[in-house]
Amino acid sequence: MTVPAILALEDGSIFRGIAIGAEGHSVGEVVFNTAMTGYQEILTDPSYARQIVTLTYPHIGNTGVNSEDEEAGTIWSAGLVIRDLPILASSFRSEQSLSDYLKARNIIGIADIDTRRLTRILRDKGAQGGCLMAGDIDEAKALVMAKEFAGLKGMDLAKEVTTPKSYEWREGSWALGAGHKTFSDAELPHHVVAYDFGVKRNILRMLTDRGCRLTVVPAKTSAADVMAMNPDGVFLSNGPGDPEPCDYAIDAIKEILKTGVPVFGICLGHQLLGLASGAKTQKMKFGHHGANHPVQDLKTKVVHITSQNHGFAVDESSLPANLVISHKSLFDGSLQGFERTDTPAFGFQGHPEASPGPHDIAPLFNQFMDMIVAAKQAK
Ligand SMILES: NC(=O)CC[C@H](N)C(=O)O
Repeated sequence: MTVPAILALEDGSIFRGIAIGAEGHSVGEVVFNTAMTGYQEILTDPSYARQIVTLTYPHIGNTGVNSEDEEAGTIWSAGLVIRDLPILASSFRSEQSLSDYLKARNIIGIADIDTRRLTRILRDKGAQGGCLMAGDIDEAKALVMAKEFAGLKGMDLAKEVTTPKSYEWREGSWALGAGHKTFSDAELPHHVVAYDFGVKRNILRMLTDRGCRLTVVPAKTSAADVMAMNPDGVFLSNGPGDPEPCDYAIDAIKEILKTGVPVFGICLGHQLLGLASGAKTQKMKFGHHGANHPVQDLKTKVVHITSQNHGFAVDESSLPANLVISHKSLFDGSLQGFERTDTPAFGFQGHPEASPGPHDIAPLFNQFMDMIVAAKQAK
């Protein structure tokens, strides 16, 4: 028996479909993601907190879900919107169907709606407040809740998704037949402190693969506490919400930059590095969410196909003299990366760890390692 579900938008639209997850309701900013694969990594990416994700690829759930592909310990997305859920999930790695996974995690999902029409609304009008409702449906109430959603501007969510306490990380990338490799400290020559603003596990794994012994710290850890750990480098993670209200992080990053220790920021971390350097950030119309975004390295002119997930961006017109642009989006010309000229620090707006997505821009992690090695040699 199918259970009815709806998605109501702040513009008054109502999409009627069937529930594929839990019953109840959920409110958030509705965004669209154009990745063809990686729905499980997308659902568990903490950067999607308070966002209802619409996947434009029409068949979602084909390969089921498994415990190795989660980017965090829980589903952070506020809900899932898809065109069609296949009757059968088929993969040698599948442990559960997508539908059972959503139900078990109490996440609402809707299928059988026209995701092309929905995406055109989001593209034309911008990301919308939305309400997903499944089971007992009250359309008028759903519309009111969609309209009442305050939006992500001004919302500090990093402090809500961050780890409550510090932990050590030694796990590397996954390989067929071997799973995730665990490294010994002897194999990891560099100590990097990683700020968790909503970190994806694959970022930590790619740092570990390159020789980093990681201490992951809560978002509100002070610069003094981080520097007391004597790090060889400091990493600033991705994360949800607006970077601007995260004053505790911006203040800490300012202090860390003064020490000259190498700093690398991804997505929210990149935006926070920009703010700490004196730049400004702004909300985008519908953001970048997908796994096929062309980004150009301005130095080499090479175009990389990248994974993206952001709704805010560093405002190019606000860059101080000590920030130079390193990368730009070829979709809309927006700023995708910068480097500090006065201290070894750089940021990238997209997701070089992919997961899901292409690996073109993974060498950015090597750039961070080169900075760390150079800084150690200079000591
Ligand atoms: N993936 C991220 O880190 C997202 C950063 C920020 N929350 C944004 O939407 O722009």
